[in-house]
Amino acid sequence: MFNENKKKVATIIKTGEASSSPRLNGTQRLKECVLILAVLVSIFCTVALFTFNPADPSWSQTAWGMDIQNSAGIVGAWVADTLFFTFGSLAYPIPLIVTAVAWIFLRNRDQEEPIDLMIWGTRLLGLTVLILTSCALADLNFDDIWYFSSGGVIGDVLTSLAVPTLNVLGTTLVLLFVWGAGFTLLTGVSWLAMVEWIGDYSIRLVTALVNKLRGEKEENISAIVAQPQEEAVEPMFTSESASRRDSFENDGLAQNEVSHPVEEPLSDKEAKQTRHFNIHMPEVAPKVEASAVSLGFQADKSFDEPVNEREHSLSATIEQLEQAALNDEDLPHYQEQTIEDIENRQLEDSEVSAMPWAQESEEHIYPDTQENPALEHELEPVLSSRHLDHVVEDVEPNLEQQEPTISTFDVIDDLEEPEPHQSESNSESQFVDSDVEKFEEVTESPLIDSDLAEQPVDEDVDAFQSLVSDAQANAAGKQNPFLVQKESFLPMPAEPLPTLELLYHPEKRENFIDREALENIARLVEAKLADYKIKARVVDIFPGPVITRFELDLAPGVKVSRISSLSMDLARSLSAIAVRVVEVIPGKPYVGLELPNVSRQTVFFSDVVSSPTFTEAVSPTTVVLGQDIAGDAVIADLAKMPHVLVAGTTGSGKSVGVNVMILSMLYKASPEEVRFIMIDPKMLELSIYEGIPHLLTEVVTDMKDASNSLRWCVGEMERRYKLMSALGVRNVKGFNDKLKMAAEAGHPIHDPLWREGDSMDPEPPLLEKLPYIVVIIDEFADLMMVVGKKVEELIARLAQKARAAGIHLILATQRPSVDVITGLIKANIPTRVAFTVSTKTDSRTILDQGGAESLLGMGDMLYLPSGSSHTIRVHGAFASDDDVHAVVNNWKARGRPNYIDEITNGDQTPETLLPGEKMEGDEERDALFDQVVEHVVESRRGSVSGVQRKFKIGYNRAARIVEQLEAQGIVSAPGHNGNREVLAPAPTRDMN
Ligand SMILES: Nc1ncnc2c1ncn2[C@@H]1O[C@H](COP(=O)(O)OP(=O)(O)OP(=O)(O)O)[C@@H](O)[C@H]1O
Repeated sequence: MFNENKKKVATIIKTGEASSSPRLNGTQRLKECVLILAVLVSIFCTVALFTFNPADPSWSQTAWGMDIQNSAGIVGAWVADTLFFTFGSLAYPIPLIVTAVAWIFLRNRDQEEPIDLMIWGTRLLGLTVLILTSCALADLNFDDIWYFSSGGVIGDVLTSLAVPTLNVLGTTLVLLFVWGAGFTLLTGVSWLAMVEWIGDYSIRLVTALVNKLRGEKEENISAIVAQPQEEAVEPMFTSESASRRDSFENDGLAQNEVSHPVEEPLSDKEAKQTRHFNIHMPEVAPKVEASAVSLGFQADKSFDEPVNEREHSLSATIEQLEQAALNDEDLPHYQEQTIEDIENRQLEDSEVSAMPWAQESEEHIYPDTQENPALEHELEPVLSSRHLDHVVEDVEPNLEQQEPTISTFDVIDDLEEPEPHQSESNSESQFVDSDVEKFEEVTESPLIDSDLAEQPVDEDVDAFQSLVSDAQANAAGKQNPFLVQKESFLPMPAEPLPTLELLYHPEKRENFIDREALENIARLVEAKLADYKIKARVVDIFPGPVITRFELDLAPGVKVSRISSLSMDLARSLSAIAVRVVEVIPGKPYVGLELPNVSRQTVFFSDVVSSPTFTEAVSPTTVVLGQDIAGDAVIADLAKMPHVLVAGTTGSGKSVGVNVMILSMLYKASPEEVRFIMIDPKMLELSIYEGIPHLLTEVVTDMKDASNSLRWCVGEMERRYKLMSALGVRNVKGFNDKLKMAAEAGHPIHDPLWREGDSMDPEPPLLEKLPYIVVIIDEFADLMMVVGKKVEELIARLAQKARAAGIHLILATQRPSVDVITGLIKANIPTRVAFTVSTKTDSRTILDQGGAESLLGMGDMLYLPSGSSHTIRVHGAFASDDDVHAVVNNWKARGRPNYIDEITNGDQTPETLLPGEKMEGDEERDALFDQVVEHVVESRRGSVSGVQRKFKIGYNRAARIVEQLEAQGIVSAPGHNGNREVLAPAPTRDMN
């Protein structure tokens, strides 16, 4: 086998060498000689024909004793005579034909090149027909040359046969058309193509002439419609696919020719050029409320706030700004303040400005007294970074200056320094302005006091100064703007729930959809599918903010799975990052192909939260997901989900997705309606929410506390079930309604589960409204890894029953593997959200179907609603950290959380066990445990192999039992030689 191959290789190499040699092989030599001879013949004939003299002796003439006039001699005279006799005037092209035929037959062609007999047959036939008809036509229409008929003997014979029956015109017509057919047979050139080509060039010529006459440059009148399509699409097709693409435009044809996709005939090109696709332009999202709120707000504020106007006048010069600052009535107003005011204000300022974002949040929270937030949002990127810088640069140095000046009078002179500083700052920004004003207002008062008299120091002033210096010393320590600090004294907002001004509103976005480009892509999609022998027509196009969906009507008999399996190839051939195939579009007989847009739009949280879909939703557990492919808001009700699993690789947008869900509930629900338990093993994502009144416990970062919280939830669920059954209601909503009804009827309900001794009260307490409890676990895999099976069990228990009890779970994980998303958890959590994952297997683990591997990241998700097998593609809403901070601060200003300590502290004791729960470790105890204990204690040997032999069990089980013995303190840990010592005392024998 091997030798044979070797030989083959050698042969190939030899052939390669031979072909590269400049010498010809035997056949080639012969061929080339014949070709040379053929050229010679044709040249000879040409000379003979062009120097023909009718007086020369030849086949049809006899002449004696004359010199031969023909340049090719007597042979030339004979040849020319014969050719003229046979072909008439058509003898002239004969030498050319001879050369051409010789070239075609004798050129050095590839050995392997097959000879297509059909082609050669038609060519030969065409040549014959051409010669015969040309001769006949020449015979009819040209004058005779010398004494020969112009069509030669061939023409004579043909016309003498045809003219008696068809007459001259009829014969000419027939011959012309037969000539045309012969031409096509010989050359393969289509007359239709020729007509089109001539038409095209005529139009261009006319267009160019018209343009020239009108004196305009390069304006195409008609070609402009066809041109871009041709240019954009044509180069990407193979001629075959293009022809197939064209042919499929015709519906009827498409239906009939499913089984012969390749051999379809060309159809008319015009149909392709004029075909228009059905593009569904997205409606402009109604943002009435958002804009109304912010506009209304602006109108009010601009009135109240001269400062705002200064912000508006961004184009004003520095002098103008300075003048405006001086004229501002704030300054005298501050100067008139009393010392107490200054002191209070100083304290407040120092506390509030301790946070880098404090001023920003203040501005959000006090819309009435601070700058216009709408304008603020517009300037946000600039302001936030500058603001931070100024806090660092300006606040800290000022404090350093202030500290000594206030505590001692010697340095009072130094206080005058801020003036140049002020002018500098003024020129910098509005923010610095205000900072300096504050600075001045603090420092000026002691200055005035001290100037008034070089008198004995007033006691009040002393007291004031020591107070201020204490406060500032404290503040200086805490005031590092890079530390997250707890703020206090946030004034209560007037509105019952957070308003939209807190969120970032994007500037007006242009949503430009290029129809032509979309149509070109649609054609490209059809052509690419045709390359894979799939016949499909694009029937609808839905452009969206992130992707565009092309809906395809497949030809009968084409399986959708073929397209799905080609999704990667399609992505490659369409040069897209990923192409997702939607196999079933509910309510339509089509298949969807989702292609990413060239420029992607961000879906902002404010866009969705301000949509009527969200604002009209009544449930307090309504959560925002994002926008669908058409740009419509997608929201869901957590109470109906009732639990959701969020999974995706790192950086896919999970945390943003979870934040958006939490924020949407913060926009809908008060702490009386919804409470949160947040478990955040990563310690970063959810700790921002620390301190909002919705929290039932501090954000849990310790895994042990996390499992305690879940246990508490199970206990709470059981308690709620008992309460609900006592009231005869089926869910939390029914319970709350009944409580309300009873209270209104004047019969408030007392706790039916209360027993005497449960509390010091003489009678059972009144029942309170039950809030929904939402348990959010970010990075659920960590919890599973650390706490293990226990968590899985608790979650499964909660997931199974907690729906009616109003306890809902949001579980997020970046590890979509089966050891994290176990069958037990999956079975109990019907709603899933998948962000981008790396493999189809991961997608299947989350959604039980593929697709998530073709998502585009950055919040692009597939949402599988409960009880459905069809995923919905959603572009997740984006909420920035600033948005989250603003909403969180807004809630913090409304109230403080009332933490329940038992949630995390609940130690597991036999008394606190939940119904059906075993003590940790109990359930793992082997059935043989007691017998092994007996054996080990008696034999005083605690080795695994001993246990294995004695009880005839496998190594794993024996090792597990021995480890349990170790955990119970019966045997020691293995020593350096692997032996374990038996720690339990030997049993005392009954000697009786
Ligand atoms: N809806 C969205 N729109 C635009 N960009 C987004 C969106 N969601 C997320 N991003 C971008 O993706 C980045 C990563 O998002 P995120 O932190 O939520 O990912 P993650 O999956 O939670 O990652 P990790 O598991 O590492 O925490 C964000 O910083 C943001 O820039």
